[in-house]
Formats: sequence, structure tokens, C-alpha cells
Amino acid sequence: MHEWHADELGPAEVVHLRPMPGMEAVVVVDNLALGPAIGGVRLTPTVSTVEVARLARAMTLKNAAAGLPHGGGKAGIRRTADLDGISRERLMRAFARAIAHLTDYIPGPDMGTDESCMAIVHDEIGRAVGLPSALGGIPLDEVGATGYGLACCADALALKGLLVLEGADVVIEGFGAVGTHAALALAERGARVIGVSDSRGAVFNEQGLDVPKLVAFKRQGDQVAAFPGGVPRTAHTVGELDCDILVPAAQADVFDRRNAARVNARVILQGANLPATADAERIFHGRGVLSIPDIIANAGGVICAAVEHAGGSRTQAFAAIAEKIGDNVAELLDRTSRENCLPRQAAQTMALARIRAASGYRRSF
Ligand SMILES: NC(=O)c1ccc[n+]([C@@H]2O[C@H](COP(=O)([O-])OP(=O)(O)OC[C@H]3O[C@@H](n4cnc5c(N)ncnc54)[C@H](O)[C@@H]3O)[C@@H](O)[C@H]2O)c1
Repeated sequence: MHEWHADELGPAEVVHLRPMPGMEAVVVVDNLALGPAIGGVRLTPTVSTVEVARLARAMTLKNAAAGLPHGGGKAGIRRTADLDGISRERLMRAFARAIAHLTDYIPGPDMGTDESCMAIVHDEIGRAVGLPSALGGIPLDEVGATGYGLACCADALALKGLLVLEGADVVIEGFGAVGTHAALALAERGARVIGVSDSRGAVFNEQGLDVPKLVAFKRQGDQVAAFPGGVPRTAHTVGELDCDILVPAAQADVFDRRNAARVNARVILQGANLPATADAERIFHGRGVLSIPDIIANAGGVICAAVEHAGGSRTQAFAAIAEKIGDNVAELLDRTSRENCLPRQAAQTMALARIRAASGYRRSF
């Protein structure tokens, strides 16, 4: 059970809404020093205010670290009654109307919502990112913005001599939008993806899996463990495979003080949000495992969203992802060695410096 306390950064606003009978929503606008808040809309049966507030703070730090002109926010939608007869379109229209007055919050897709949901929100209130391309948007999961950003992290580490991507062994935990695109982008760089898991199992091949075939297999609705090009194994052990790069791209808190010492990766690129607890990150650091924190590593999606919001193209979005993530990883490495601190501390210092600099230009009373 996580706790949440307000602090000097935020939240600026916590709004509880009842958009229609049987449906509750919460919007947390965390910090607006850098501009209007961008953050996803999570639609799950269990989403809580604390979860949304923690995610909104992560967006504040991620957006600042990426040098975007945006603060952080997040929304959660929960059904409180059986709404089976009610379409997702009706839910999203009700949600959109309920948040119309929160003009400092720009919604995007997150767990349980996608580009078609954002199209509906945009239709109602003229405000949303991660829109379908038919509306001039850049559908960030379809184009693989976050997975591409993770590969850009690997590029930056290779530039610093910390990795050789040709022939590097990669393990991907979670094979959804982020995991599939990270696997494709790393395989394009010559890496060997030796292990992949999803919620139902895992597949392993020490010679390297055929990633495009595995992605096509998964997209047909099959589980990765049934892929004929490797041997099946249980999902929870993939994080322990000996590899150069481990990409957790599933859920939060997968690594904690009980299992962090069993991770056998040289580098972890955090695709998921908060995949490791603070204890786990300390253990990684102590064992010389370099773990690039989520707020730097998985910023590709929100960088893409910010470029879309500013009217930019997909090509511009990918160029911005490569530049911002490349620069940030280089700065993170410098700070980590100069200040002898954990990568997460370095990343937070980078983000906070940008928020404080922007705060100096905001009106104060
Ligand atoms: N989509 C983005 O652009 C983006 C951006 C930043 C952060 N994230 C974070 O990355 C993570 C993945 O997001 P996504 O969009 O790829 O989601 P997704 O739903 O498309 O994919 C999640 C994948 O994880 C798998 N999974 C679930 N539980 C698992 C388990 N216990 N072991 C192994 N695999 C498991 C699922 O089967 C699925 O393949 C989430 O934490 C999300 O918040 C996503």
C-alpha cells in the first residue's frame, strides 16, 4: 500500500468527478510550472487516487527531464457498477465533458485507453494527444515512440562505450506496445533478443529470437510461450536471465529487495513506469547494474505527444526523441559519476532544476 503526501511541487489540483452513474474519475494536475499538464487517462477496475497522484508526479518529472513545455498530470476512470451495456464511447464522452473545465490538463492514452478514446475526448473538448493519424495525430503506440526511445537510450550508452549493440543479448519483460517496439528497434541495431515474456509465459532462444516473426505471432493473439522459434519458460524468471540489456515493459514494482540481487543484466532500460522499488534500485547500483530510470528511458511517448500537440510531424517527433533522450542519458551518466549518486537521484535533480528555473518566471503572490 503506497502513501501520498502533497509537497512543494504539487499537486496543484485533485478533482474527483462522477461523469455518469456507475463511473468515477479522478484528475490530478500535479505541477504547472513548465506549462499545461500532459498525462494519460488510465481506465482500470482498481485505479485509485494515490495511484493517479503518483503517476501525475512521475509525469511532472518526466516532462521536465525531457525539456518539454508541459507540467505533469494524470487521470483515472473506474466503473463502480456494472456498465456492460454501456459502450466505451459513451464512457469517454461523459469523461471528456466532465473534464472540459480543467483546461490545464491535456489527456493522452494510458492503460485501458487508446487513440480512439483520445479521438472521442478531442471531439468533445478539442483537447487530447495521441490522436489517430486520420485526425492529424501521431498514434504513439502504433508508431512505437516509447520503444524507439528505449533504443535511443541504448544508442547513447553505446556512444559512451558502455554497451556494444551488435550481438548484445536483450531480454524483454512484457510484450505489448512498449516491449514489441523496443525489441524491434534493438534487433534492428544488431542486438539478439534472447528472452521475451507476456502475462501468460515466456519464450527463450539463446541464438536470438526472430523478432519480426514473434511480433506478428503475438499480434495474432497468441501467447509468446507458444512461439515455435524458441523454448517456453515461466514468465517470472525472465528477469533473471543472463543478458546485456533487460527491458522491463510490463508492470510497476516487479523488482524489489527480494529479487533484485538475482537480476543478471548489465544494463536495465526502464520501459515500464516504476518497475523497480527504491530498494531494488539501490541493490542494482551496489552490484554495478546500470538502471536508466523510467523518467528518462520511457519518455519517448510523451515527447511524441508534445510534438503532436505543437503541430509537429512523426519525423519531427522521432528526431526530438533521439535528441532529448540521447542528451539526457549523457547528462545522467556524467552526474551519476560526478556526484556519486543513484541514477534516479541524478534524473530527479535534472528534472527539478528545470522546474525550479521555470518557476522563477511564473507569477507569484
Ligand atoms: N505505451 C507507452 O507509450 C508508455 C509510455 C511510458 C510508460 N509506459 C508503461 O510501460 C508499461 C507497458 O505499457 P504498454 O503500453 O506496452 O502496455 P501493454 O498493455 O500494451 O503491454 C503490457 C504487456 O505486459 C504484459 N504483462 C503483464 N503482466 C505481465 C507479467 N507479470 N509478466 C510479463 N508480462 C506481463 C502483457 O501481457 C502485455 O504484453 C506500462 O507500465 C506503462 O505504464 C508505456
